[in-house]
Amino acid sequence: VSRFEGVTMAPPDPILGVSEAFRADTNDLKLNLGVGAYRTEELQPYVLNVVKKAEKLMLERGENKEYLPIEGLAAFNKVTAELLFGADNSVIQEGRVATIQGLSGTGSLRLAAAFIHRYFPDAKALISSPTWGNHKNIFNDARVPWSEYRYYDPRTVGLDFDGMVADIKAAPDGSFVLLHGCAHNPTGIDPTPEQWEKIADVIQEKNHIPFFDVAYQGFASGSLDADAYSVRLFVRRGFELLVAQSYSKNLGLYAERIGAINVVCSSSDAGTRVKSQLKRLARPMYSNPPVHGARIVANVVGDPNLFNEWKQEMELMAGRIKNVRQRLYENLSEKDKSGKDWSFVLKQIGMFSYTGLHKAQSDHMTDKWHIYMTKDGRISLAGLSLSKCEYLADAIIDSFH
Ligand SMILES: Cc1ncc(COP(=O)(O)O)c(CNOCC(=O)O)c1O
Repeated sequence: VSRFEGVTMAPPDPILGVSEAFRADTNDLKLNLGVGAYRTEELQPYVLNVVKKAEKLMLERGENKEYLPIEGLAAFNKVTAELLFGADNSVIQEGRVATIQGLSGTGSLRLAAAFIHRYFPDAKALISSPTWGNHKNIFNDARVPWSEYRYYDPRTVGLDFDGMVADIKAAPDGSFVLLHGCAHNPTGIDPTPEQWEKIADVIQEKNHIPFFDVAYQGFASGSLDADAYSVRLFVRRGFELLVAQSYSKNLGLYAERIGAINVVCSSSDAGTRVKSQLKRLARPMYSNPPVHGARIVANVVGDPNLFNEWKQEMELMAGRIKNVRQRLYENLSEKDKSGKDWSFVLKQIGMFSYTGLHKAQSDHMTDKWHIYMTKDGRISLAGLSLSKCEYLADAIIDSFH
């Protein structure tokens, strides 16, 4: 008897499934606002110039393909922690950060979740409502129980700060609070500096452990330092914490699967022990990480000229998305006679806008206008060009009728 006969069909991924449907659409008006991947004004994928230059250097150098150590490329681990915390940060100087190169943001989050399950079996994870769709899958598969904290307020299309704080306060002491470092996905709504201070207060009061997910450093505002504000605030306040990093967006290395998990510990000795246990978890999971993306990051950040050019390209990408936000806001405000306040399109940060559209409306946008977006009403502005803003505005307004 066939053993696999009984295997049922898995549902399409809420985010990546949208791109599959987009590819199947033959209408040339079609617009993919689903996946969070940067596109140029011509709606083409973008390989950064600094990546091409770094790869040319690497090819000329003729490097080998030997296995990396379990923890990854040392040069990468050094620069990734320095980028995140700042090279002059005391946690770096005192050697208190355990950094492991991960399989991009997802793999880094998964390794951290495995660590939490192994060493804090009774702890819960607290995730924002809504959050990036894969967070729940990652904690479920790592067998880390989770619950949600309120985050998005549909009435104000803003942050439900009081609800967030109340839910974090109500959770069992010592929970792991998953926080988006910048450019919250899918809402595009970030706490203000004052609100981050209060969030730190309640986390401190409850002995919770901050767990940052930083997938957009430098890509959200265009500044690496500005986008690391929340992480550096918590470090300054003396927290032990975890931070998952990704270079998918800010360096456009999506398919290279390059990221890291960083654990800030209270002593360098603890850091050494934590790093050894992360390695022990990584070994049976994937043994050791891919070298190419790690070398690109190390080469770009390690060379002052390339590093500066990278910062300029990040500002360009962030700038294009800001221009698209502005144009979409103008088109919506001009065309919509309902008096609806569209200013949330301008207030949100990063590559997404959380429109508040219901599933029926997003289905209508797809069926009638061939516009593809996730069912939660999130649109990726990175997939939108200035020339297509009017078309999108017409479709959004039409979806309310
Ligand atoms: C918050 C967050 N964490 C982590 C990640 C992990 O990305 P990666 O594994 O590519 O580093 C992502 C990437 N999102 O994917 C695009 C989308 O939402 O459409 C992310 O948004």
